[in-house]
Amino acid sequence: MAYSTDLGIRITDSSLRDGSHAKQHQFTTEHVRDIVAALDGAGVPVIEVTHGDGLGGSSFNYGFSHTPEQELIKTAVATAKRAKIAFLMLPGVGVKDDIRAAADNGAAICRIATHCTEADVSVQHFGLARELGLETVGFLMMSHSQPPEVLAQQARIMADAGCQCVYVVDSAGALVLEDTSERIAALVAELGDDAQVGFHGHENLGLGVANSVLAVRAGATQIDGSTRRFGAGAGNTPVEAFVAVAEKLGIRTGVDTLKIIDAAEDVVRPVMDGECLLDRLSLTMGYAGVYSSFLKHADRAAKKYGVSGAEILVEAGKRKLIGGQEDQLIELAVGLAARGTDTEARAS
Ligand SMILES: C[C@H](O)CC(=O)C(=O)O
Ligand SMILES: [Mn+2]
Repeated sequence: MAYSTDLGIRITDSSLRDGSHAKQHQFTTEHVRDIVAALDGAGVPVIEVTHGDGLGGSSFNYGFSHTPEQELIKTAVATAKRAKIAFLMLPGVGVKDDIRAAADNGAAICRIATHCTEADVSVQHFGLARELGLETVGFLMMSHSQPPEVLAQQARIMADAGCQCVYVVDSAGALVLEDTSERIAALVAELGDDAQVGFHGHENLGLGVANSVLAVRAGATQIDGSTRRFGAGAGNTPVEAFVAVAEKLGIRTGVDTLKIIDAAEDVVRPVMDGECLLDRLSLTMGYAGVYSSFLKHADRAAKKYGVSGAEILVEAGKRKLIGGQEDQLIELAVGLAARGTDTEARAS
């Protein structure tokens, strides 16, 4: 597709969903009210609100929420004057009744996420969402792990099931420039007019904005980010930086650049426990191709068992762990601790 400098794209802000990982799922209704009001005021058209691991994510495996996510969704819907409220669900983590409840609570966009080779588990959920009159988005998570043609086949399954926009999701922040555009172009070629294509980036190699621009140039019309990078790993594509770059490139987003810069500093940053950093652990995730939401789990396991978090992540990358396998990070930590003990015993 030829690149035009007058492309209009739609931004979805994931601070109140992907940011839930960084906040260890402790969002309150006050946080949601403040952030939704600021993003909505800046013209962000879609705001995603859910537990970091989607509807039903509040659990021992993923971490318990401070406030039930349906309450957070209700608050977001009541606060937004223009923005649509979206929610995420991973089949098996959430169930169909969770989708019905979110629709009853006024959410407008249903985003269904699967591992990027497992799109078939989303079919019934897209069917239900369309029956309920929801707009639909599909997430192919860990998209770095498969070549463009495999992703295109998986996107076709989602589109045929009723998904209106399929996202290449760089869960590990591991895609490097053309890796992104080649994947987006393959989906655009496969889906044609049947569905739009989107891109969800993470900052683990510092490429969220650059990859998102290349995604737009390859034909993506929906772009995710999080204001102040508030998300898993080193965080998501920073919305305020993407909006500023897009404005300079003539890509229309409808978001007010100066207002979103203020929202990042004055409203979102105070809610964050700390900045989402490109540090040893998050950079290792991008380098080793590890799911960004493993960051806090790996860090906790490393501290508990006195081993290196980076080593856990490198091993997780070798094992090609996917979302839902958080418990294996503990097993890896225990293994590394035992190896350390063996080494010390042999040395003494
Ligand atoms: C459930 C994950 O956090 C979804 C996501 O944002 C990603 O894979 O990236
Ligand atoms: Mn993400």
